[in-house]
Amino acid sequence: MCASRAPLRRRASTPLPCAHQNRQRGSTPIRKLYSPSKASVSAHCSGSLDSGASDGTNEAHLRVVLLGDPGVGKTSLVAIFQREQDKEAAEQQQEVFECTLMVDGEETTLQVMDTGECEMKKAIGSSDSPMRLGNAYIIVYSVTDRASFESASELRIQLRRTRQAENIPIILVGNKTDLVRSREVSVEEGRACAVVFDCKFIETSAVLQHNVKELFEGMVRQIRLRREGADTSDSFRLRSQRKESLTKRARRFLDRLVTRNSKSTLKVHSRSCHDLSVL
Ligand SMILES: Nc1nc2c(ncn2[C@@H]2O[C@H](COP(=O)(O)OP(=O)(O)OP(=O)(O)O)[C@@H](O)[C@H]2O)c(=O)[nH]1
Repeated sequence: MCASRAPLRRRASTPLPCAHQNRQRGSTPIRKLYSPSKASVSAHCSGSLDSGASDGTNEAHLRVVLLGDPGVGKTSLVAIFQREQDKEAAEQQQEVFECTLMVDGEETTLQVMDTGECEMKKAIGSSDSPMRLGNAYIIVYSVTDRASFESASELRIQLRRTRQAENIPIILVGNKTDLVRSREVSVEEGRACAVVFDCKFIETSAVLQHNVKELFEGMVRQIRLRREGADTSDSFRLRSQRKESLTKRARRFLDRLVTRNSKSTLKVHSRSCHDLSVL
């Protein structure tokens, strides 16, 4: 059952006009960005949004940010999920919505942010950049659009750079799997990319509502696994130590994608990147 309490800002798939974005510059970043005129919403959100914690482990509300090229289906994925949770919120197509999920017998409240083009253009260094707002990330590409797959890889690299010291849950999502004949990115490539970029992976179809529930439930599990300290083990230390080399490997992977020499990328062994219930 969803705990969506109030609309923060209305949004269709059309990005917000940049004029709106400009109005936000220099203001209190997050609250202004998402709820410029709703005091009640600000009051409700202030506890979570203004919290200094960035690893998502101690907050009542966890910010999950959706990133990806325009048109890959971010809004559609959120809308499906919203519809299951809260019809009213779905109809309003809020850009940020809050819901409480019951996963494995425990409730977790997520604040899901769907970023548009204007938000994505914000300087990575600025405090209201989507790269800095999330406690967890869903990076979406369309399996019918190779360029969006390459963008997703770039976004993963940018996230690594921006949030280096943090162990943030990230799920790479290949959407639009229903468009079988138009597929440009294979499931193996998506999986290999997730292994190289050290994140989880799932393919979805917003149209068929395939794997959307699994995606959001998986995100809750990924957050919990970190919260429970499961990743303070040797595995995370080792992963952190090889961060530098991973970035280099990621860059090489991306270069191979650009040159379309994708066969070599598939040699990467698929670990458990498709299992969203383990680290
Ligand atoms: N066939 C198919 N179409 C989809 C799917 N997901 C989204 N679409 C369509 O793709 C188009 C773009 O979807 P959006 O959800 O607006 O994409 P977005 O990533 O939010 O785009 P921006 O708002 O521009 O950032 C719409 O026409 C959707 O109906 C899917 O799984 N399958």
